[in-house]
Amino acid sequence: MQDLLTRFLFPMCPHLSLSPPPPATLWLLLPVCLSVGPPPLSEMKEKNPWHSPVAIIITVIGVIVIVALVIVAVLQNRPLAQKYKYGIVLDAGSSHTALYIYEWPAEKDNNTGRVEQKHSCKVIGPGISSYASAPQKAGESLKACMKEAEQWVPVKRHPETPLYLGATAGMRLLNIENSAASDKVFEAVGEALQKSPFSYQGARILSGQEEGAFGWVTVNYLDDRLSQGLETTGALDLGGASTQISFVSDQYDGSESPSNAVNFRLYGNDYELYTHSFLCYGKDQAQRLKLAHQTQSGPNAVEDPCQHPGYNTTKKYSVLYDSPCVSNRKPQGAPATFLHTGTGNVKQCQDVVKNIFNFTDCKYSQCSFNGVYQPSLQGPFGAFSAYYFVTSFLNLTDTSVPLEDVRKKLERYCATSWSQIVQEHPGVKEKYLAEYCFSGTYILTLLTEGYNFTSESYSNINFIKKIKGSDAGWTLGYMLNLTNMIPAEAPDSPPLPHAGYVSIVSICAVVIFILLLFSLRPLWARHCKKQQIV
Ligand SMILES: Nc1ccn([C@@H]2O[C@H](COP(=O)(O)OP(=O)(O)OP(=O)(O)O)[C@@H](O)[C@H]2O)c(=O)n1
Ligand SMILES: [Ca+2]
Repeated sequence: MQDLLTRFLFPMCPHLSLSPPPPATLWLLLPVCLSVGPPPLSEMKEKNPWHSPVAIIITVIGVIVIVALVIVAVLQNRPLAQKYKYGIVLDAGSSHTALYIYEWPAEKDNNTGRVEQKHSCKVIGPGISSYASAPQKAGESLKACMKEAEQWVPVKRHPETPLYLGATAGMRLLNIENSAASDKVFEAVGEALQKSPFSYQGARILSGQEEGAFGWVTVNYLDDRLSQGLETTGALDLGGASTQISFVSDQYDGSESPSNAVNFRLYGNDYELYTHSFLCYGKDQAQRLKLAHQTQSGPNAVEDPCQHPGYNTTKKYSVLYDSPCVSNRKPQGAPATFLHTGTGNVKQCQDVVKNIFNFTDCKYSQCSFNGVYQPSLQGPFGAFSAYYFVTSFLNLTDTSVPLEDVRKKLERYCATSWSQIVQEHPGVKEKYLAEYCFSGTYILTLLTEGYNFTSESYSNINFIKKIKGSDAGWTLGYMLNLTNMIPAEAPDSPPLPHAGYVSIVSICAVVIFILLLFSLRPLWARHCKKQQIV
């Protein structure tokens, strides 16, 4: 365009300069040039073209329009101080409680994949279900993390920040065992949370179905699979007291075993999710199931292939059987304690672990275990919580390693003496250390024999802790659901981003301004001629 101006317009006004001015100046000189035209040589010295009123008016208007457009474009595109909203979820698990703070841009409540985990806080002490005999302490245990949350959420957002507590399998078991005790724990927890400055929305036990389904929502939301309508990822959650499997399978429409179906309409897509939660098959309760089975044969001592050689501990029957998962199996006239020793043999450990599953009864076309229907596995899976803790400790998160090699690695680990294991991992809690051989074996058995992952489909599993900085787990999905943050229909979005819109409007205005000047060209030419004649 500048080239055009220099070639066609500027020669019309040779009186302004001996050589064409630089392009930037050309724009500003244009109206002046056009308004006065080339004066007769005789007048060249007397008449200053800048003094023509038409030239001045057009120049001023032109400059004002361009400056105004630039100011509008700059102001509109200036990075605004972003405002955020917050939500807090307490995950009251069987083994521990964790607090998660989520954050999202205030104006994007209803938009895609923008909620992120800002902070998490691990509550010191056991899960709230362990406070059945001293419920007050359950409330007190949460105080430190609640104080931390007050620091992380800006004070002016405190009253509008929703605070939820969801309890899982530990409280499910306590509720089965002693519902009055479970109510008291909730009362104490509710009292403590009501004192916080946040908008407390209540505490409740999630059903196993909700736990599985919200874990699936979290994983797929964080991966932007829901908003983009991509193939979804299945979710595998292994807790202390229960374990969940959730995935979408073309084979499953909810007609066979409807109790496993959860339907979602998210961002305009329908999902028929298969989900199942196995109560008592979290890794702590599974360990109890296994020990309960082992103590049936000889109640005084258990020689355990799932413990390292040299492991030798006296355990209390009252502790082992203090769970509805095993309480009906307590041997008659059992002594107070039993000796738990290790032999470190994975193959035998696998056989013992298999005893806690029923792989034979199935009234459906196909089952996972314990007579539970499961359609054929489909797509990739994200495996989190204890799946990740255990596999990352054992260096087994790489699922491209053949399953046979994984088993061999675990075999070597389990056969290592207990004293060497303790010596090699001074920073790891002994309670955890003592269980990794069992947990590794349990995870492989659950995945392959339980859920029917094969040597091929094993590589579809991704052991994960976080996705884009947010923990994988049910809490985010739970909050997104309760705050209606995932719309059923895809949100309408403007065809152009804001910056693009402003730029296009500005360019159009400048072009119109130039075209206007061009259209006035004959007028100015005539004006020029007239002046020459005069
Ligand atoms: N570094 C860690 C942390 C936890 N664990 C184990 O992982 C299991 C807990 O997993 P988690 O997902 O925290 O379970 P909860 O949420 O407490 O239990 P649930 O979901 O069944 O209520 C427990 O057996 C715990 O001992 C582990 O082996 N290593
Ligand atoms: Ca959990």
